[in-house]
Amino acid sequence: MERINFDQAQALHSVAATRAMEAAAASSLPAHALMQRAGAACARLALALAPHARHVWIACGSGNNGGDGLEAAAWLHQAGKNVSVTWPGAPETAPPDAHAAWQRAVAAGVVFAPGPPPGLGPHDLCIDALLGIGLRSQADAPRMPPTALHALLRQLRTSPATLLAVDLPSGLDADTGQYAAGFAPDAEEAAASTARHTLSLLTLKPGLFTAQGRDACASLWHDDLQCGAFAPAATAELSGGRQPDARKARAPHDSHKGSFGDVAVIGGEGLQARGMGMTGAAWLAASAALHGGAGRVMVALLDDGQTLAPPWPELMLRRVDALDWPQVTAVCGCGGGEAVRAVLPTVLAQAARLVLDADGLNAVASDNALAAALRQRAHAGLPTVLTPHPLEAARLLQCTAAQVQADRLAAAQALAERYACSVVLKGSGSIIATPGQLPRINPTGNARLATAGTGDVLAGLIGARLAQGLAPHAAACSAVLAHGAAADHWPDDRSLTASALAAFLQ
Ligand SMILES: NC(=O)C1=CN([C@@H]2O[C@H](COP(=O)(O)OP(=O)(O)OC[C@H]3O[C@@H](n4cnc5c(N)ncnc54)[C@H](OP(=O)(O)O)[C@@H]3O)[C@@H](O)[C@H]2O)[C@@H](O)CC1
Ligand SMILES: [K+]
Repeated sequence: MERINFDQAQALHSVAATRAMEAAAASSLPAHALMQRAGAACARLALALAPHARHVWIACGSGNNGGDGLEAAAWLHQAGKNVSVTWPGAPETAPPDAHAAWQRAVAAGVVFAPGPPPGLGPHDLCIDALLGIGLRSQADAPRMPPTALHALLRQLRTSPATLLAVDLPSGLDADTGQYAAGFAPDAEEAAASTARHTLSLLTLKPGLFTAQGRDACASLWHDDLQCGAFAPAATAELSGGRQPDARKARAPHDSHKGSFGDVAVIGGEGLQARGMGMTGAAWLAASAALHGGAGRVMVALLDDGQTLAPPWPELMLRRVDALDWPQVTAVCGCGGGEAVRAVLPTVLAQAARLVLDADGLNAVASDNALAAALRQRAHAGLPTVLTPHPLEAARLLQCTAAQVQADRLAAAQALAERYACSVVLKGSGSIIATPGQLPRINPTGNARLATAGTGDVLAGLIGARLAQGLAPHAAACSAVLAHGAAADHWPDDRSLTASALAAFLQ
């Protein structure tokens, strides 16, 4: 068993891949062995998390997730704990593994009760074994009436006792990280101060790391039930480890500013165009490129020459028509407003490497010629990274942001395929997708990044990584990881601003 600290690369497996692993492992093990291992792992972690618990209450569903809970009940009872189980299932309809687990629990003398024991306190433990990977999104004909199941879930979530979820927090979709309809915690449940843990069994699932998954699983553990050898190919991977700064790791001593590439930030509509000055976004991207290690950073503002001097002396102002396109990694769109449309045909056709952000993405979404020019870049061998947030992704995919969020991995992969480039779909657990590559989920970052300008900083940092010679997928993964890590290491007593974040990068 390992605790997941979100700092190591991990292979992730979908429900289908997990089922394949389960079938392969089960075929070479004695009957019920996997569930016994699952129950034992759950009991071990329970004892470690709540060594002084007087009561352990286990709410079990009617499928095999509930079977894991029944197995754990038998183990914990044998360990001397005061265990009670709520199991609205029925032996005659339980799946075979769960039926065997029920028999073991009954034989061990576990107490069955319709609800939690009275007086559960913070030292006690609740175990959520209601629903695992067998969750159906549409609760059309649940064996256990949803009202009963929801009532148990509510008692688990609002109890003062530590909460351990078996395999998944019940109601969370293992593939997408979204709660099934009706299962998202309400305000009272979300505000409960219960300590929460999740023990993922056999595999780590993508949904634990993106969308609502991170908040749902809280502290995460993994046990492969000694079945690692049966793991099929990963569905996705979690980024991890401190990625080396491309400049320090790869550069010879005899380097000069040209060795680290030129980044040109193109954006920042001026105040005169529409009364909304957005040059700050371009400066933020430029600052991030500079601090992220680009050799030289130029800024081509879309402000009709109103700005006379850059805010940092290292940055160089350029007109768009004065850029040396074959040398340039363009970061285009940050604060670009409407003005970016006019320059996009040139940028898309000529920039040697490109990060397309914000208004650049919106322009492509609403203009077929620009969309075709974007796709054409792949045919011309020109690398591109798109950095949409969910609403921008929805515009590009002609769907709603809710549909994007409903399956972030699929949406990012669809975008990457459609435009033949790398895509960073921002949000909790940013997804990095590239045609022909395993998609990545980024584990770093936190709510402090939800402030204006941090997206511009990310675009600039990806530009720096591309300019330093990383391939688009690697550049995007490395930059997203570093951007989030900077927020994770942010001093508690300082508010995070985008300009300070840019200066904090490396
Ligand atoms: N077998 C093994 O070797 C191993 C299995 N393992 C464990 O098994 C788990 C998977 O078990 P599983 O496939 O039985 O599914 P599970 O998550 O219990 O859910 C099915 C139950 O939930 C119900 N239900 C579903 N959706 C619903 C909804 N929306 N609203 C209401 N009810 C809903 C559904 O109802 P029904 O469809 O029958 O009406 C059924 O009763 C896995 O996560 C892991 O914990 C591990 O021990 C490793 C070894
Ligand atoms: K569960």
